[in-house]
Amino acid sequence: MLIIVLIVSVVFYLAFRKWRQRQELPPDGHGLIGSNGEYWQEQRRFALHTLRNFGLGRNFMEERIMDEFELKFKELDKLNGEPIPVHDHFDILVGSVINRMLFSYRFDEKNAEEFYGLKREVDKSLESLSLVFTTIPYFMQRMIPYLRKIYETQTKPFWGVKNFIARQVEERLQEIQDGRHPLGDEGEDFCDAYYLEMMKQQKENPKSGFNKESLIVSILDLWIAGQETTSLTLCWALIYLLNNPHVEEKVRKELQELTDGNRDLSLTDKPKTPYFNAVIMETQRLASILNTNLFRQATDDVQIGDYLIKKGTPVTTQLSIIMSEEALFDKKFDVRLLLDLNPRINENLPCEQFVLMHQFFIDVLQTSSTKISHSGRKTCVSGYYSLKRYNFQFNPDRYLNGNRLEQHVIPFGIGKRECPGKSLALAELYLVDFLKFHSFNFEFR
Ligand code: HEM
Repeated sequence: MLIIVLIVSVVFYLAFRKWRQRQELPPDGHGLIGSNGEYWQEQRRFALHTLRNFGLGRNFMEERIMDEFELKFKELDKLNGEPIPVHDHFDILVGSVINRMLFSYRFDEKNAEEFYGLKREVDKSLESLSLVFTTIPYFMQRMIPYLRKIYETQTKPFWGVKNFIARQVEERLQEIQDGRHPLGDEGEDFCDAYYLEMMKQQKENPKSGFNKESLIVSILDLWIAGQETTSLTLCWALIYLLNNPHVEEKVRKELQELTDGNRDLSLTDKPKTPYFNAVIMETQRLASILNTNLFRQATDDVQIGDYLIKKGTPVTTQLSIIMSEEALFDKKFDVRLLLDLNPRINENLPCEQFVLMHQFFIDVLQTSSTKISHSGRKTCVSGYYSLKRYNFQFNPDRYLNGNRLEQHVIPFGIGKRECPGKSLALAELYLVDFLKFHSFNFEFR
């Protein structure tokens, strides 16, 4: 089965209606990430509405983010400059923010170990992701014994997290039923809101996809998708700023002038912090956390140049290539470098462009993607190494010339399946990055 890696962003912009179908993922096409069709539409619409309602729409997300930072980073003061694994702090901070929105509770000293245990499970699961998992239809993976074995190994850690979520949902439903958890009109969190919608739909539309399994998988999707991505981007921001002291200096100056050093930043300050916004954008561009986007499927035959992409073909965009186009950004990713680095590359693939992309794709999957995307501290080391190796320039000023370059920075994807957690993630990046520099001086050890 041919994997097409789309490289021309224009094509993607023009045709994204045809790519909104996701390559189906376990568990059984439920939830938000691996579902399709009307089911996906109703689940996504509900999730977006509820994220707004319990999140940024009501401003208390801002308070919660600040609050979590205070709680998670305050003990650092006591360390007197001792080195710390900063990634762990970002992990639990981001984990608590999302968990409060989903289940109204945070991770603290009492349950931190449980959180890190789950986090390790997720890391294991994501690190073992491979092309087999993302491109071969899910039903085939379960039917063919060889593939089933790979499938089972890859998904095993993932079921542990699903069980954790399912336990919490069961407990909550029990509490609602025996009156220990009163719901009111809207409930307190995503789980409550989903339960209320489920009850409503079961009366009005018994065939709707709002049921307990969908509740569990939707929460699972938000829990998993909302954590490592954000926490890792925070880590990257730190790495880039530590490597670019002149940028750090400019950020501090901009923020100091705005707040006079005696108040916190608020999301409403965004229009007044153009340089800081540009730093976050440049961080996301270069960190390129999901450097190959989640797989979709062509919903129709599509002609791109000389190539006919048949309906049903798994398709992905190489987001990192789009975000480093030579015509727009100063440093082109040099594929020949990879040719030198990776002797296993097959040079006899069907067309020149595809060969180049395929080479890049293989390299990314084999050397950096899994490590860069998913696994804690080793991530930063490998990411830092790639950064040096490819010599990309961290240059936030590039966005300040009125050239609308930001339109080409698409770390959250675009189109119908664009990341629904974008606003929450951007709020976390803005506020936590500010607090980091407002409260501490960091250095590499
Ligand atoms: C820096 C942080 C983040 C990045 C870079 C990121 C990136 C992405 C990307 C590239 C996609 C695929 C979009 C596409 O197919 O075009 C995606 C999907 C998704 N993201 Fe995020 N994300 C982040 C944070 C979050 C957060 C905080 C949440 C939850 C609150 C979240 C929930 C999801 C979900 C549920 C999907 C699947 C949407 C669907 O298929 O309809 N993400 N994300």
